[in-house]
Amino acid sequence: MKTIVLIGAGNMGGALLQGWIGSWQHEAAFNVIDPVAEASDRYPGVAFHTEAAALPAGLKPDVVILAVKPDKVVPALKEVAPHIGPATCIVSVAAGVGIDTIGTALPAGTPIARIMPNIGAMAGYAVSAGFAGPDVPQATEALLDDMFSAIGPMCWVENEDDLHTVTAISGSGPAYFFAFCETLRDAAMAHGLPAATAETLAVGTAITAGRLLEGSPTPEDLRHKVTSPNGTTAAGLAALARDDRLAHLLDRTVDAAKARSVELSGAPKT
Ligand SMILES: NC(=O)C1=CN([C@@H]2O[C@H](COP(=O)(O)OP(=O)(O)OC[C@H]3O[C@@H](n4cnc5c(N)ncnc54)[C@H](OP(=O)(O)O)[C@@H]3O)[C@@H](O)[C@H]2O)C=CC1
Ligand SMILES: O=C(O)[C@@H]1CCC=N1
Repeated sequence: MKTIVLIGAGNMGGALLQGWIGSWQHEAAFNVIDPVAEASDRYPGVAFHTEAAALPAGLKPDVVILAVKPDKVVPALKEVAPHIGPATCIVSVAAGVGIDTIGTALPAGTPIARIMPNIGAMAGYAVSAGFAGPDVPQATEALLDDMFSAIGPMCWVENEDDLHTVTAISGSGPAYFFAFCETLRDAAMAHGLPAATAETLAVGTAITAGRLLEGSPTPEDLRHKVTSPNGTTAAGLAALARDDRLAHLLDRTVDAAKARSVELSGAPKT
């Protein structure tokens, strides 16, 4: 049985906890620290604390997951410092903040990893990518892989800097799809459908696409199944792609999110 401390149970930390309950919880005992933490029937067996000082005396967890805002990562680590043993692995899911920065709050040699999950953990399906620092033993990396694989696809990147791209794609990505869905709904209304119908059709179509993607070979194959030669979809897609506007838009979107991640890391802009 592994001991896990989760610091921050807001949108992302709460989603991870929800994801792990039921899929991985039998492997671990969870302690959660959050200023507004409340024990909940939804999380049987999870111990909630409003501050790190309330953790059980002598607790040296296997893993500490940091799910606080980027500017709170170092302060939160200082609060939990008495509970960090030499084998405790620190895992940050915060955007931008690098292993070097996290290490400033820890004794030299502390294992540190960064993993970028996404909000899909709320529904038990988050895609994640991680980078393990040089002090993370293989067995610990395997443990983290197991934890995050329990709630969706998990991959590792070779270079820490690639986490800026990961964040811009899959960390922030759900919000792009939600924005697309909102815009499709608004377009339906602009074309005369009542608001409730527009919402049902736009949201329902997003779910259609997600469900098919889950079982499908590739997005291209699915697109071809919808697109009759010279039909309505072909006309719509041609407008979407004219002058490569969709590709340019997404390229700019990813650039902007990456640039913000770099800013959050405190690294000089390139
Ligand atoms: N939201 C998302 O989809 C994703 C977020 N992330 C990353 O996850 C991190 C958290 O984001 P998100 O969940 O959206 O933010 P939230 O503000 O929803 O959650 C952060 C939580 O941490 C609490 N907190 C603040 N300080 C401490 C502390 N010292 N000890 C314990 N808990 C504390 C906050 O309480 P209070 O509000 O009272 O300060 C809040 O409940 C960020 O670094 C973000 O980059 C990564 C991937 C996706
Ligand atoms: O918007 C953010 O900064 C965080 C990181 C990825 C998703 N949410």
